[in-house]
Amino acid sequence: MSVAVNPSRFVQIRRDLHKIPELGFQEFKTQRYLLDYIASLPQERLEVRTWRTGIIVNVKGTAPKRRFGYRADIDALPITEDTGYDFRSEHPGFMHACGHDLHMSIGLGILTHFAQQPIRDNLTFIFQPAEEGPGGAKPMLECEELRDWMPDEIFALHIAPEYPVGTVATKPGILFANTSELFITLTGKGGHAAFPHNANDMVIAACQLVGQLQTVISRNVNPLDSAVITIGKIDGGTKQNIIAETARLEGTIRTLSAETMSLVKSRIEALVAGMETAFACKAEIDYGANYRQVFNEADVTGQFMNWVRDTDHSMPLQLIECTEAMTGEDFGYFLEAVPGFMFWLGVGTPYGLHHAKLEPDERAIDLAIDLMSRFLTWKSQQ
Ligand SMILES: CC(=O)N[C@@H](CCC[C@H](N)C(=O)O)C(=O)O
Repeated sequence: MSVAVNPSRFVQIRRDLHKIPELGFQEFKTQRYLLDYIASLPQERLEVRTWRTGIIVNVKGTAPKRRFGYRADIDALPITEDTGYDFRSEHPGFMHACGHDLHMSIGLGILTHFAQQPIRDNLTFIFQPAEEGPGGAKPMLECEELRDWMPDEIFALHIAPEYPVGTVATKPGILFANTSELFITLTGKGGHAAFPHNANDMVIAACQLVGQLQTVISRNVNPLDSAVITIGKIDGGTKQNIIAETARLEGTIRTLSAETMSLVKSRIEALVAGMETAFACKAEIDYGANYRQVFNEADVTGQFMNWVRDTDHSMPLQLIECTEAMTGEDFGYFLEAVPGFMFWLGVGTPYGLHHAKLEPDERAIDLAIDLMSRFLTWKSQQ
């Protein structure tokens, strides 16, 4: 339950955006809201472009030598919200359950700061669609609209429910995993529940396959390495007394290297081929969207971590050098193209990312706006 009586401007913006969650590349209302807000800012130093449902804003520096980038993702998830908010989702079945509502309001807050306060270097603000899938970062990096505003360094944050407000957690090197979506469709033969010997039951095949897939992690991946296979959704069958002709598993693979990703995929393919033989069924694998790992460039990240540690901040900050996580983020594509970093921003709350009860502590919003506005100002003075 939110306790703020008079929410700050950007907390209110977060709440407005929270009400209108939209899936990747369908963020039409979100884009409209962001564009209307950006149009309300002083326009002297701003230039705005759109790309699909994304937005790119150029802030012209006073004597630019470099260009810094700041990226916020804007899409939501197919989750039915179960918070106590009075500003809960107005789109049934959809929710900002990964913090992108905060990411956007923080991005707008930093942009507002630099629309009002001149900065020497140029800035590019990227409001990127489809982070949760199918991935907006890669096509956006290749788009014409970004070409002449491509930053020399780029930064982003992600909310972290497990850390209290005031925490900044990051590390040089790998921060988030390589990801691949995973869709497996099994086709057998439907029939009457009472005559299983005349049918070929894909519910049984799917259940066995889910168990077998976990042996890839426990038996094929080196125990000193890390990998995840999560099957988040199973569909199969039509009715309780009809044997299922088809079943579909939907999941995701996470690894800390491209080599382990190849190993995991080849083992999945072997198990699925074995399943075809064992159950005399047909199986199709589709890997969907793949994301590059989020790899923080050592020098730029070290500079940020030192700055956070050595600077007097208006609110006490705790810097944590964290370990990598098996989350994925297509911001990894930006970090492959230009040096920069992502960091975790503490929003201390008991429910985690992708949970229907996620209620981030909104005090993190103004804190992050202040933090990144000061960091970008400092960077531009170096
Ligand atoms: C930060 C976060 O939660 N990101 C998502 C990215 C999803 C990538 C892709 N759709 C997949 O499921 O593999 C995550 O689930 O980590």
